[in-house]
Amino acid sequence: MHWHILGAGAIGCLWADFLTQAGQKVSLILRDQASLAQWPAGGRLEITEAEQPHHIHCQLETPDAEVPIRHLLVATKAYDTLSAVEAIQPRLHDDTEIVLLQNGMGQQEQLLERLGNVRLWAATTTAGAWLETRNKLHCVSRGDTHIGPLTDNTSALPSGWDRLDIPLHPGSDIQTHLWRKLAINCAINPLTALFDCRNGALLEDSGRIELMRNACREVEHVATAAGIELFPEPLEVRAAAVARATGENFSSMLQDIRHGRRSEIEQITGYLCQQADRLNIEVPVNHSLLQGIRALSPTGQR
Ligand SMILES: NC(=O)C1=CN([C@@H]2O[C@H](COP(=O)(O)OP(=O)(O)OC[C@H]3O[C@@H](n4cnc5c(N)ncnc54)[C@H](OP(=O)(O)O)[C@@H]3O)[C@@H](O)[C@H]2O)C=CC1
Ligand SMILES: CC(C)(CO)C(=O)C(=O)O
Repeated sequence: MHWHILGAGAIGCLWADFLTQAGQKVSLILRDQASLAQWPAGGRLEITEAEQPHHIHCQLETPDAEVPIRHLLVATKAYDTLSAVEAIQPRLHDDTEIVLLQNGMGQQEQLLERLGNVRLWAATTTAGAWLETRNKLHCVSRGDTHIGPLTDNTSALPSGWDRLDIPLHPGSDIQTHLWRKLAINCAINPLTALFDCRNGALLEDSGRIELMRNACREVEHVATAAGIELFPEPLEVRAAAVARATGENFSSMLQDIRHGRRSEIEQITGYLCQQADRLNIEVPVNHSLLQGIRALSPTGQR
């Protein structure tokens, strides 16, 4: 199988490694010639995991290459999904397999609307990875990855994914897993970005705990109305456990805000607020968090 990966960031490179180790051929689709020039010739990707370095080689290409795409993994940030896929759309076929592996929600439905009847999966992961340079990847954790089909007549797993050496959980309830990740991100990410604190510091102050609790209750209310069962325990309990377990981390949203980058707030809290509006549910705390992060975000980037 030949997998094309759109979005050669931390997660795209991590999956390039997983797929290569599973015997798949991998091509990374880079944004443009300028991005291509930043990679060493031969597409060498260096990976360090548990202090053990190894390397792989990927084919490198830009969106305008002419090779047809039969298996596509999209690992851009959620907000880049539509524009990135549009740029390679002429290379897709009716039977192309497409996997979206991202945080946030909304982009999955938007892509379905745009592409119509395709073979589409969504996946969500608790893996952790970061790039030291364009082609130097650190895998912090393989985490757990849930994947499920978004379209009819789509098998449980995309081709070749049964050979991935990672904790991979196929299932027909991917919407629940996307909501669970969304709920945890709603509970932790905007608060850490607004208070400019590590995840664990959310639990060190009664005011922050109260805000997190109120945000969680709103999220639960919306999820329940949308027919989603989040966790067996209340979201505030699960979110506190995640904040504790990742206590030393700076959330992805805080890192984006600190570096002046666009964050995924619109696909996280923004999506939650849209669903609340649709279901006529008031979510004042989450609306405030959304406005707060918008105010901190680079202007014009929504
Ligand atoms: N990193 C992690 O540990 C985890 C990340 N996630 C989620 O995974 C997703 C990806 O995250 P991550 O890998 O960290 O993000 P990165 O920002 O590291 O990677 C995104 C990549 O997409 C590329 N890209 C954007 N638009 C295009 C385009 N039009 N054509 C080609 N490439 C494009 C970017 O290129 P350029 O650099 O040129 O902008 C960048 O290389 C996010 O939704 C994130 O929330 C989930 C769990 C853990
Ligand atoms: C769970 C959490 C909050 C861990 O940092 C995360 O997913 C993120 O930072 O985006």
